[in-house]
Amino acid sequence: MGDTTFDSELFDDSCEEENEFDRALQEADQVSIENEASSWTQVPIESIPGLSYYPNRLPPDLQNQIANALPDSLFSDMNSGRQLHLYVPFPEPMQSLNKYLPSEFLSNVWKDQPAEASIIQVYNPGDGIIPHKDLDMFADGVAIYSFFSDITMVFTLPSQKLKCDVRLQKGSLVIMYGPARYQWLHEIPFRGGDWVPLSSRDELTPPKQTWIPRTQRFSITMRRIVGNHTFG
Ligand SMILES: O=C(O)CCC(=O)C(=O)O
Ligand SMILES: [Fe+2]
Repeated sequence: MGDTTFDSELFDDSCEEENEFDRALQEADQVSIENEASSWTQVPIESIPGLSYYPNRLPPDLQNQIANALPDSLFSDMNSGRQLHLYVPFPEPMQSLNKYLPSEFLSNVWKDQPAEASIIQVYNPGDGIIPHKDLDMFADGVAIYSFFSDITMVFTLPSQKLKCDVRLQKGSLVIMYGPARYQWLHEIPFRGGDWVPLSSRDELTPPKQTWIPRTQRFSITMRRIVGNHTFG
């Protein structure tokens, strides 16, 4: 028996171990989701001031045009957590994203100014973003468009143990300003899929959930920069 066999056996073993490790992680994750869920109160999106969700906001043609204008390397499966930061002027198909922001948000929060900074983030299954508030260098009002795949974003208010799962469908827009932007945290759990409630006709029984595996998703976050922010 030569070294090569030994090496390949080792390699096979480590793959199996990795799969087992992944399964164990997923199971641990389910358990922790269930335990966590029991001690937090799930609230509806309408109860979070400054949080709005708009499904089917972007026409499919525009979604495709934007995806096609981005570098292919961004979407490689081999690289998780890829990001691209862009500042004005944005490339052509992205400029129209301003037009799809609700007019009341543009006038009340951004005072009729367009987005200045955007970040494109790619999430392969298993990727996420830790609970956070956006940096103070960004002004009030954050708009996030979703592309390719649906994903669940979780908003939490830890001091009151409140949480709200918001299913971000592809083509949707979610907006946060005021309390939703400055007091609540938002995150995308690092998972290969999400538990999604099936709509229940009966208001009294809690909705059943189904596990929906994720596929590759990307988001475009549009923000403004605070007036007196200095770089460096
Ligand atoms: O990708 C997303 O949907 C969220 C991104 C985000 O929260 C951020 O960049 O601060
Ligand atoms: Fe964020």
